[in-house]
Amino acid sequence: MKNFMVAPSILSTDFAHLGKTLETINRSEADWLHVDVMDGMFVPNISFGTPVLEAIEKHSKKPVELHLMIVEPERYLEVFSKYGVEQITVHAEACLHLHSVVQQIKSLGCKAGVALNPHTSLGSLEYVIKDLDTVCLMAVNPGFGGQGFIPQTLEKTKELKQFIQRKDAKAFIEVDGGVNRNNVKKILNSGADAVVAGSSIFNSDDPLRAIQELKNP
Ligand SMILES: O=C(CO)[C@@H](O)[C@H](O)COP(=O)(O)O
Ligand SMILES: [Fe+2]
Repeated sequence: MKNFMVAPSILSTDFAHLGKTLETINRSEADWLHVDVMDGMFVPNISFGTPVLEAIEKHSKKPVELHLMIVEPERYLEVFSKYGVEQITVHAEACLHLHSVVQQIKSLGCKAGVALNPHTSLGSLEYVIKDLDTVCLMAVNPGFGGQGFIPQTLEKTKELKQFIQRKDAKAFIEVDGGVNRNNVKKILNSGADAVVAGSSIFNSDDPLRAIQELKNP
């Protein structure tokens, strides 16, 4: 099995015990910590903002990737970049000026990711792909943890892999949503370099083991 990254999403954790969750992730084989910020506008759900990011910065030893599910993310890039985040991922659908937003993220010293909703075609990446560190393919409609994996994501992942090669670009392919120990191999075999998983980790009895199982499918 090729080398790939696992990023636990804390959205499904019990926030009364966030410290314990972060300790578990610190001890685990996870490569990244995936943090979902939602505004109740781009997606129907509201998650959390800077107070939680501050706690994460203090207690996480893993690199943090921020997945911004917010409209006009450029309003918050500077403030969020101050919390020691390694990568900021914005939604193509949420940006009027995607190229400019990607440049802003990079100018703040962060890696740049772009996420695509399940229905969004790869064409929207045509002229930014070479500037991206990551393309995040949503395998669920964004807004909630615990949804089922949309199977068309596998075909989309293969197409994205070819698209990246054709463009001579370097972006990582990340698949976010509905990932579990039963489908992770298929996802990786279709070309993904990283998976994000929330409920399959934090709704299990043993999150540490669940991460290990994802990492060693
Ligand atoms: O961005 C999102 C959802 O909008 C994801 O990162 C979820 O948090 C993943 O959770 P599961 O689908 O694995 O439960
Ligand atoms: Fe996410």
